[in-house]
Amino acid sequence: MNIQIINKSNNSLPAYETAHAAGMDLKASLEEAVVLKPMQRQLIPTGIFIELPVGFEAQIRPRSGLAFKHGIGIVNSPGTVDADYRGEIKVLLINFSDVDFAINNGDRIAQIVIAKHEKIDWNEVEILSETLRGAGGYGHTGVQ
Ligand SMILES: O=c1ccn([C@H]2C[C@H](O)[C@@H](COP(=O)(O)OP(=O)(O)OP(=O)(O)O)O2)c(=O)[nH]1
Ligand SMILES: [Mg+2]
Repeated sequence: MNIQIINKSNNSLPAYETAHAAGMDLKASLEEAVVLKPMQRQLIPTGIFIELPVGFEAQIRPRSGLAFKHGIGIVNSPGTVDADYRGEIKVLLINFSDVDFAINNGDRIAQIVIAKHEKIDWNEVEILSETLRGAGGYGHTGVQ
């Protein structure tokens, strides 16, 4: 499928890095480098604007390499881009490490996954159907 996109950055469009990747890496669109101090968070612009078809969302997810090697995460992970959003896609990065982390224009800071979602209507009732699990959760089957 095709999705309309505006690119106001001077970076190339997000692209799949391998043949069957789910996500495309998003690049930082910055005039000057940003330095995140330990536990500091900042909205990082990407310079891209998209027009999702109704029934689709875009998820903004962390990159595992940045997380593993540098402790970089996304505060609202996974971020949700709604089909009716027309603003710039931004990434709310946080530095979970104990050293400064620099972000430069063009750095691949996150990945975007386009996904279908359902739109539902609630059917409000008094009782839900019985199951073996019932209300058990939060490790009630054991943790390991
Ligand atoms: O990582 C993100 C998350 C959201 N957005 C944009 C697209 C999304 O459609 C909009 C609103 O996001 P969300 O619904 O998560 O935030 P909210 O706090 O509920 O704001 P709003 O009241 O505007 O919906 O912000 C991003 O660019 N990046
Ligand atoms: Mg919202």
